[in-house]
Order: sequence, then structure tokens, then C-alpha cells
Amino acid sequence: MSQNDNKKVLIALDYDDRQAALNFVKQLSPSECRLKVGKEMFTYFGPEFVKELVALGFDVFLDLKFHDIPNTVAKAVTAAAELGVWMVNVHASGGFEMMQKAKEALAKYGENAPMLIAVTVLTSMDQGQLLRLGIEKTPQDQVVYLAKLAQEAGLDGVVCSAQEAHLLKSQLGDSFKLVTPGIRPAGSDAGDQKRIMTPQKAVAAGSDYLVIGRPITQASDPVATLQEINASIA
Ligand SMILES: O=c1ccn([C@@H]2O[C@H](COP(=O)(O)O)[C@@H](O)[C@H]2O)c(=O)[nH]1
Repeated sequence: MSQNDNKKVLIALDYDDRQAALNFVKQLSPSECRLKVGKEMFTYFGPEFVKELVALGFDVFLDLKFHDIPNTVAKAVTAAAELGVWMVNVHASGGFEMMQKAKEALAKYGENAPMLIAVTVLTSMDQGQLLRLGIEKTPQDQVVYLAKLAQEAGLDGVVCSAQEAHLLKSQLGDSFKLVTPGIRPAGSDAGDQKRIMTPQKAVAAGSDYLVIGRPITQASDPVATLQEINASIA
């Protein structure tokens, strides 16, 4: 399994058309990016699609954000490991025991275990949305709180916004991986994302991996856009 940290871009393949996604993927090289499969493509096209990407040589982040009782989540991350994915995630708000059991379930895969990370506060959420959930902390404080819980449970990192990256690196150390969606090259549409940052600023702030979907996949030339982003953060 590749651990090449110079390959920071994880492309969010959010397509409702399997062939369109594969046509795009076939123009890419596993040496220039990793791929993320989320709820939309997994629900349409299932584990076979994930296996196809793995067979093409790509590191695949299976972004299904498991959130359930510990036993169920432990079995779900085991199923992800069986697909050969590079990274899988759970929601930190599923709790300490859930995260710990998920990590324990992957131990039997040794060095072939996927990285296990936890979602803290979705990048589409701001202070107002947290308040509506009854959470009175700022997004930043809630992210730090959940990230510390995830680290204590033995996870490899978290999903957060790049806006929290500098603080998390200073409090949790460099080896705890930060995977940051909500990446928007200057001038691109934020869409539903609230806590955003440009690729260059995200890397400077300490993001290990940049999750980028629409700014690449909906660009007029997605391959050229990926190459421009890679050049900008090299
Ligand atoms: O907090 C989170 C967690 C996951 N995501 C996912 O990342 C991509 C972002 O896509 P864009 O098109 O670049 O907005 C998408 O698949 C989300 O499900 C996130 O955005 N925020």
C-alpha cells in the first residue's frame, strides 16, 4: 500500500454515472492523485466499483462515515478492509468505544490495514448549524474536542476543515493525519461548503490530504485542473 505523502489530492468521485466516472479515472495516473468513493457512488454502484478502482492501482478512500453501535461499525470497517481500500472513516460522534472497536477490528490486517480516520464537524457546517444541534462550542472547539477523542481511541487521523489544521497539528502532533474537504481554489464556487480554504493555504496550514470534488470533476478540463492544483502545492 502506497504511503506517498507527496500525493495529497484525494478526488471526490461524486458521479451518478459509473461510465462517466471511469472515463475520467482512466485519464488519471495513480501517481498523481488518490480517489474517494462516497455515499452516492457506493449506493449506486457498490463494492464492485470500489474493487475496480483498487484494481486500477489507485489508493481509495472509502468515505462512508460509519456511525452505528460498536459491533456494527467494527464489522463495517472490516468489510472495507476486505475491499483493499487505503482509508476508511467513521463519525467521531459515534463515540469513543465505537472508534476503539473499529480500530481493534483492523488490527488483524497488520501493515495492510486501511488508515482509520474520524469525521469531526462536517465542512458544510458553521456555528449556526451547530447551535441548531444543541452544540454550543465553536466549530473549532468541537473539532479539537472530537479529534482528541479520536486520537485517544487510537485512530490515525480526522476529517476536519483546513481552517482547523494549524491548531490540530500543534495540539495533536504531526503524525496524526488531517484530511480536509472544503477545498476551493481561488475564485471557485463554495457551493454548500462553509469552512473552506484554497489548496495552497490548506497545505501551508498543515493539511495532509486535500479532498477535492466539484472544483475538479465539474471543471471544463478536470485533468488539467488536477495538474494545476498539484503544481500549486508541489
Ligand atoms: O466534512 C466533510 C466530510 C466529507 N466531505 C465530502 O468531501 C467531498 C467534497 O466535495 P466537494 O465537491 O469538493 O465539495 C464530498 O464527497 C463530501 O461528501 C465533505 O465535503 N465534508
